[in-house]
This record gives sequence, C-alpha cells and structure tokens, in this order.
Amino acid sequence: MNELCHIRSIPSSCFCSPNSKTSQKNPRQALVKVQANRVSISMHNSEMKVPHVLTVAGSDSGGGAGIQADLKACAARRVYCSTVITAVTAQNTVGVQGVDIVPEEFVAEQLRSVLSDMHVDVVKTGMLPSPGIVKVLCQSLREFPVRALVVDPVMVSTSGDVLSGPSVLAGFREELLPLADIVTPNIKEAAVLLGGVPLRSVSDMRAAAKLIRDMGPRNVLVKGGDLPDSSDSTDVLFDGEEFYELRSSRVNTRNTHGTGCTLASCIAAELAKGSSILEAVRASKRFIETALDYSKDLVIGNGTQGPFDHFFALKNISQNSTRQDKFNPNDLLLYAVTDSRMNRKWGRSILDAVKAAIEGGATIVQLREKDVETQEFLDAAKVCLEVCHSYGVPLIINDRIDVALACDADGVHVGQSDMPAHVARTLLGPEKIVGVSCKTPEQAQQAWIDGADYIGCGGVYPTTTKENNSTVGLDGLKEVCLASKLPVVAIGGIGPSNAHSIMEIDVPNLKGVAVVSALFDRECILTATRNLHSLLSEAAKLKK
Ligand SMILES: Cc1ncc(COP(=O)(O)OP(=O)(O)O)c(N)n1
Ligand SMILES: Cc1ncsc1CCOP(=O)(O)O
Ligand SMILES: [Mg+2]
Repeated sequence: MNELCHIRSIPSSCFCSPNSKTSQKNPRQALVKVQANRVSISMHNSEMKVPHVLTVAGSDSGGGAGIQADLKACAARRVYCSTVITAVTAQNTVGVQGVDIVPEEFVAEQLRSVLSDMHVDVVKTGMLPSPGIVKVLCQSLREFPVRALVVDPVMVSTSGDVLSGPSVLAGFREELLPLADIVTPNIKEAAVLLGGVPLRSVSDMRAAAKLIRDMGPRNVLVKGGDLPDSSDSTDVLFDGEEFYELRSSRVNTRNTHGTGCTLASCIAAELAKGSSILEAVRASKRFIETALDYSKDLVIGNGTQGPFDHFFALKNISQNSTRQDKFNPNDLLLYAVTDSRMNRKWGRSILDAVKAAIEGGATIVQLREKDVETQEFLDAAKVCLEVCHSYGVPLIINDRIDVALACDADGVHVGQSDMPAHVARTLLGPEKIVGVSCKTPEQAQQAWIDGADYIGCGGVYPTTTKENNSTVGLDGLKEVCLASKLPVVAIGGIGPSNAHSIMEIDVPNLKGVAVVSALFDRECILTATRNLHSLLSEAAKLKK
C-alpha cells in the first residue's frame, strides 16, 4: 500500500487526512484543520484555497523545459508552483552544453524549506540526476506526505543528451515508483526502466505499462509521441484494471521542447485542483495539443527543437487587443449541438447524449434545449459542464445567457434575433466564448465588431431541425468566411455524406461543422460522432 494518500480515496473537502504527518509538523496547517476542517487556508479573515504543486526538477537555461516549463505550465493552469532545483543545466535549442548537479544535502534543504512551511498538494518530479537526490526526495515524501506524486522519469533531453544516468534506476524502481500515483515515461524511458527492450507499437506500450505498474506506481502513462510512422500521437494509460488509449493529433512543428515536463506538470496541476487521474491526463494532453498548435510557427533559437508558448490563452492580449482569447478555433472541427426533441425520441438524457458525443470525438458541445424548463436546463448544464471539462471540451449554451452565467459555462451561441452579441459579450466578460449566427457578409463584419469569437454560418443545406430556415449554400458560406477574420463553423443539413464538400472550401477560417441530427438523431451517437470525426480529421489535415 502506497504511503501517499490516493487522490481518489480522499474526499475533495478534506486536504489533510486526520493522520497526516503534515498536519502535525506544520502548525499553520494544523490550525487551519482545527478551525476550518476543510480545503482552505485562513488568511486575514478571508479564506482562499490555493492548489499547490511542488516541482523537483532541473533548471533549463533556455527556458523551454525543466523548472521553467513547470512554472509556466502551473501558472497557465492557475495553480501555485514552488520549486526544488536538482541541477542547473546550460541548455538551448541546440542541446545541453553543461550540467551542474546540486548537492543532495542542498536538495534536502530546499525540500524541507518548502514542505515544512507550505501546504503542497502534489509533488511532481523531473530531472533527478543522482541516486542521493532520489533518496533524499523519498525521505522527504515520507516525512511530509502529500496528496499525490507525479513522476516524470526524465532521463534523456529532447536533443538526446543524458540528464539522469543508469545509476538512478535502482532508486527509481525500488523507492520512488512505489510512492508514485502516476509515472509518465515516453517510449525511450519506458524501455530504459524495463532494461532496454525497445517499444515499437501501441501493443508494446500496453505491455510496458503493465510491467512498469508492477514496480509500484498506481497509474502508468506511456507516451507514444516518439512512435515512428503514426499520424496521431497515442498515449497508453494503465490504472491496474483498464487500459485507455488516448489520442491527439500530431502537430507538425519543431517547437516540442519541454512537452514532457509540461504534460507532467499539467497533470500535477489538475490533480491539485481535484481531478481524477483520467481527467487530469485528458485535460493535459489537450492543453499540450493546443499550445503546440498555437506555437507551431514560433522561432526561438537556432537549434532543431524550440520551446512553445504556454500562455496561448493570452495571445490576443499580447497583441494589444482588448479581447482575451481563451478560445481555440480548432475546437470548431466537430461541433455537437444537442436537441431535446431528438433525445426524447431516442429516450436519452441530455447528459448521456453529450457523453456519447464527446467519447466519439466532438471537439465542442452546445446545449440547444429549446423546450426544457429553466431549472431542468440549468441542472443538465451543470453536469454536462463537468463531463465536458473532464475531457477538456468547451460547453456552449444556446440562446440562454442566464443559464450560461448561472452554470459558468464556457460561452453562449446567439442568433440574429437573440440577445445581441455585443450585449452577450458585456454580460459574460472577455474570457467567455461568444458565437453568433450569420448568413451574410454584413452580419459577419458586425460579429467581429461586437466582440464575437466565432461565426456559425447556415443553414448551408436544407434541414428539418430548424424551421423556416433559409439556406445559404456553399457559396454563401464562402462569402461569410471571406468577410470576416473570425473562425467560422458551418451548420445545417451536414453529415458524413457532405461534410467533405464543406471542408474543401478553400478559406483558412472555415474550421469545421456544427451538427445536430447527424449525431443526435441516430441510434448510436458514439458511432455517428466517431465516423464524422475521423472524416473531418482527414479533411482538416489536407487543408493544412
Ligand atoms: C454553431 C451554431 N451556429 C448557428 C446556430 C443557430 O443559432 P440561432 O440562429 O440562434 O438559431 P437557434 O439555434 O437558436 O435555433 C447554432 N445554434 N449553433
Ligand atoms: C440550429 C441551426 N441553425 C441553422 S441550421 C440549424 C439546424 C442544424 O441541424 P442539423 O444538423 O440537424 O441539420
Ligand atoms: Mg438562437
């Protein structure tokens, strides 16, 4: 049995377990526990919960990986991050020019400074360059238990330079991994942990995950980004019972330096916020995919592997715009729009419909519930939001700004005769997503002025889902796209038989299709969504 508390075995309302040594060692936390007995830190009469990750890793002078990546990842995920530095590397986008290992006594002192004073939820480890450092870390974790331990078994840099030699392997296998809640090797690191047998396929990754789990960690994520000849990046998560194959599209870019550190830090940050392992991994993979996509053309350094931008969400702010762009236009690829009538016809709850669509690959979801009572709509929106967020998928509410505000949804979609888009923007603030329906170039230009994030253009083809809805056809769709800088999603009568003709329109801001009946008026939503998603992914690749 692991000495660390398992993340799922602790109720989210309890930070310090009653037997936690931390609460005895740290008078401030003990005070908090007695006074408040819940997840909070008392400060000047106000209570503020601060999820906290401690990263134990090496410094990268180039700023792309290591401690620097961890700090940026945690900040981007809105989690506090403290740092224990194990080594200082002289490093850039070309490679690692030098490594200076911090003496193990001083690593121990840093650990004590942080853990004896601050309430750390999750420890994440990166470069652990000597057996002595692995040992002092394990001692500290026993002395100051935390809620979860994420081990990124960093051994070789992206440039191929060795960061931790084979001397640390025994400490990893015997002491550190048995304490870990999750370990995140890439295929090379998994091979090293298992004594050198190379991994060449997803089935090798599954076998490796099983063998590594036998070393003691509760979950193993084998990252397949380096597998040759695959168009997707597939990672295998094994929790001792189930295997999950988690896919993301491979972004064609040189800027991948620091992805391993960032992924592990994001997982740690999500665990610190209370997510389950599966939710944390899913959200983190999605974060990396989006960050790489936004950063694919960045030029930092002259080497072969550049860093990427963790703060893509602030992109528009840094470009002097007043609008904060937390929205990724690529999310519009497969926009699933629910319909209460169809759910009723097939005897499904809104939640079941949404779950199936997300499982099938929907990249954004809209609740379009025209004839449900407000209370029912709000309750459904709340549970759907949880599910959507556990998959990193945004949830948009159709028409009802009040419902969007009440459940803190990611945004709203309004039509030309609904609440005007500029009013929706004012009510929701800069961080939420506002989508607006447009049929004409004039409406498309106004959508930009009003502060919308995207345009829904249609009906492109005739539909029975929306009554009295005139169609714009492929030409009308193209005109709307050309009239605006905003990303556009096509809607109306779209399904597997005609989605390709939409995606073939040669305009860069046409990002995907929004679909109701081709997903929700089907016997199996999962299969329908999966089929359409694979078709759209292929079409999007051709567009790039
Ligand atoms: C993505 C997307 N595009 C367009 C619409 C249509 O919205 P609207 O014109 O307000 O019509 P209703 O959906 O409210 O009937 C949409 N919902 N989503
Ligand atoms: C909401 C909406 N707005 C324009 S067409 C449409 C309905 C799209 O539904 P379907 O995908 O079933 O044709
Ligand atoms: Mg509407």
